[in-house]
Amino acid sequence: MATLLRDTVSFSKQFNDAFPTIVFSAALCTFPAAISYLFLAYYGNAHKSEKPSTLPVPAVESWIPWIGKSVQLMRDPLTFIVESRRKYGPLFEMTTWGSKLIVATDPGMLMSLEHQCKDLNPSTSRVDAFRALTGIHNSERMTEVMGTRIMPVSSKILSPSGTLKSGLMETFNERLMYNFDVLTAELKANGPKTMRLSDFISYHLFCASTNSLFGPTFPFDSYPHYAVISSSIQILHSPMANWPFVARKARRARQGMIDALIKYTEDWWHNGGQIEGVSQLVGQSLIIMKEENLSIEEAAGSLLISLWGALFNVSAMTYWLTAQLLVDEKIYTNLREEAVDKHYMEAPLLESAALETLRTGSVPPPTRSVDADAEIVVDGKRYFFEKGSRIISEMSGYHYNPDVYADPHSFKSERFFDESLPRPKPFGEGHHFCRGMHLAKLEIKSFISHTLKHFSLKVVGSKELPKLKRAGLIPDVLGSDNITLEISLRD
Ligand code: HEM
Repeated sequence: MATLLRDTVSFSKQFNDAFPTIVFSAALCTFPAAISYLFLAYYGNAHKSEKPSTLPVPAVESWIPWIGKSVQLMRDPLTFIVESRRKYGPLFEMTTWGSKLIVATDPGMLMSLEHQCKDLNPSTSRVDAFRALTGIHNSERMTEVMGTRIMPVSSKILSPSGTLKSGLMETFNERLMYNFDVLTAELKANGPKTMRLSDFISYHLFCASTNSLFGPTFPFDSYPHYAVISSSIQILHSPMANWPFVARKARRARQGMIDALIKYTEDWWHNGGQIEGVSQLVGQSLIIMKEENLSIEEAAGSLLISLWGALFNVSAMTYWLTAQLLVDEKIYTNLREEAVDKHYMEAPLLESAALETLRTGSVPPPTRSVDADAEIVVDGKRYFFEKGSRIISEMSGYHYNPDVYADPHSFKSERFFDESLPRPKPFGEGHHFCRGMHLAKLEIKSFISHTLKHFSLKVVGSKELPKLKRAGLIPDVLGSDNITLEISLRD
């Protein structure tokens, strides 16, 4: 049916184009043909004004079939998106590995597409991502339960007022302080310590986030598994995930993490009662999973997905902000001074620097698949979206648009002192916008503020910002780390 519709649309367009020639020949032959010309000309025009013909989405030119510009997109999405947007406009299409990818680069576009078309589906890419992360092959059921039952609960708990009431930040900070006390004792005993910046950030954020979500009975010693998954996510997301020698370590770590989460849940799952200190978010999610008859493995997998969702982007953004302040003495000094006398929720420079981080940092773009041929209006033009295409909403074209943000490639910690400047949009939009955005911003700011209050940080060796690696379109910020940090106690 959909193909028939498309063929009909394309035939009617060809017919309209060729129409004058056809009718001119007929009119030469007979008078009735002239009558038919008048009739058809009227009908053709009336038809045209009733239903404007669709435009194809502007396509990125490439002379390599099947691969198209995939390599450029994967290697350096920022340059590719910014340049393509300049050349083709805010909506363009390209071929990647044989399939069509439509890139929407302006805020509001994904939301408008979703409002107009019910056949844009987030599930296909999620099912794949859930499978990669958990190793559970049949991840459709987990995806459905999370989307239909757990999401409404999360939306409520993670709303701005819900976040403040939830106690999530208190338990996050509690564990962060505990970890920093342990580190302080270690530095007092042994002097300064060197480590990779990503290890410092990832470990302490892991402990603080898991404590806030799962409570103190969470097996914090599972961190090494999380660290391996985090640094090999590109393998788990690729066909290499099934290659025994390449993926063995990553798959073991993934199973280790699932086993740890099963152990954490087991007693409650089989015997009921209470999990000590568990957040309302995780507590209610577990009750729903049980009601929906998920297995304990699926429940553990779903918890891992939630943890990943809550931690991955926060760690990446926190890394990016810390890296910026480590390579720029002025930002470091100013934020450090502010951290002493201002609470992280009321620190204007930290707020602005965090927004600048959200503008310049990379996030995996929201992805939708087009489940049926559709005609969708964008900026007053009606476009044809072919079934089977994928759409990504990639905000870097907007975040690096010099008409919106002057000198967009420079990291300016004070940029957002200008309140008239549009706020960055890394949290998605439409039906599936990020529910954790308020919590995320608080966590990033708390981490930076407490770190600067307690410790002195110094880069050992090169002060160059890392070149970002990617797993497909997923930025591997921590895996790209090239900064060695020397940490000591703040005088
Ligand atoms: C800087 C940190 C974060 C960034 C940049 C970020 C970004 C995003 C984006 C772009 C989406 C939309 C995905 C889509 O449309 O397919 C999303 C969805 C979501 N995020 Fe975040 N996120 C962050 C932190 C968090 C945190 C801390 C939590 C929870 C504790 C969270 C919970 C969620 C949830 C539940 C969704 C799914 C909404 C749905 O499917 O309806 N996020 N996030």
